Amino acid sequence: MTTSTTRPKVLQLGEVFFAQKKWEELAKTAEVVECTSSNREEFFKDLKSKYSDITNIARTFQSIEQTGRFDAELASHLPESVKSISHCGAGYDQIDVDPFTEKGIQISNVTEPVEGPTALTAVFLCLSAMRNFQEGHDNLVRGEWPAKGKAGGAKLGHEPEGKTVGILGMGGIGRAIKERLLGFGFEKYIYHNRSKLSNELTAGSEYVSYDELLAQSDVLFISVPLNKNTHHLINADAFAKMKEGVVVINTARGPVIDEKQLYKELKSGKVGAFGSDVFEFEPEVPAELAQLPNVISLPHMGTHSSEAIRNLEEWVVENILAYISTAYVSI
Ligand SMILES: O=CC(=O)O
Repeated sequence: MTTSTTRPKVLQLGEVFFAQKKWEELAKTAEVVECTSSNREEFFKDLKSKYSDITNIARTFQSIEQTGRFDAELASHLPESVKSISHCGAGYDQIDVDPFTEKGIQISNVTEPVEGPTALTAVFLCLSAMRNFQEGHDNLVRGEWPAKGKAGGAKLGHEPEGKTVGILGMGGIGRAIKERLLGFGFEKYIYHNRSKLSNELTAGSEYVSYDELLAQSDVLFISVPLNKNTHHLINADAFAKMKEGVVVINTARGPVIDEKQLYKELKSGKVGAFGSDVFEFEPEVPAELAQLPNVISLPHMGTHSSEAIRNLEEWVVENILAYISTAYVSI
């Protein structure tokens, strides 16, 4: 990395809700410029004029509405001065990393602050899906209790007793899910990952092959990043290998599951219940899927809490400060 003596200029892409203090701290060492471009075309134009000397970019998940995806086309419009991009989220699915790293631009994401809140969401979805709480709630709201009988007519649920939890993707979020489930009384925890992790990281859970994970899980948590290898990873072939009545929970990304196929599996009962925070074409969610009684769905709320957003936003600034402190000799 080459060092520089010029004052860094950080482009703030997307709204900051809670981390104003942290941004003020950054403003002591860098010039901060708020991005006002309202669409991709304007953004590309502004990169040649207003933002032609920016050195770092901080972007939020929502800012995709202003700029579109961070892809090769966008990379080709960035001024040579850009050295790092800090993304306010865990998933890299809005960013094609290679075109940026090929230009020597460092990309960073948010890891730890996302893990607990996302895992909490997964646990909520799991408990609700196993016990049909959503169906009971909906029937109550529709005034069908007691007319439809006990529990408003909701189907009998299942307890963790004797059940195997399977975690596909044992990164920070996968591990946080396992840790938060430990007190609920499941029988066994298994996981599949690109490689087996140390026991220190995964204590209490057993590494199994992908096929074994599908075959043995009573509740399957999807916790892999979306990329070309994981797009539609959970397809007809994968469902065929699962247990009858498996509960599937997705807090990763919608397109990891073939949603059309999932609908068929839910209708047939092969998938007993589905809990999801993410959808293949979100924010479009097929009504026929969301309205199934054995589906509990959320509109991508994994980190939708003030504490989580504050921690994510602060982490983004930390990433910029870390870059600046190593790349600049005097600021
Ligand atoms: O979905 C949320 C994230 O990627 O952080």
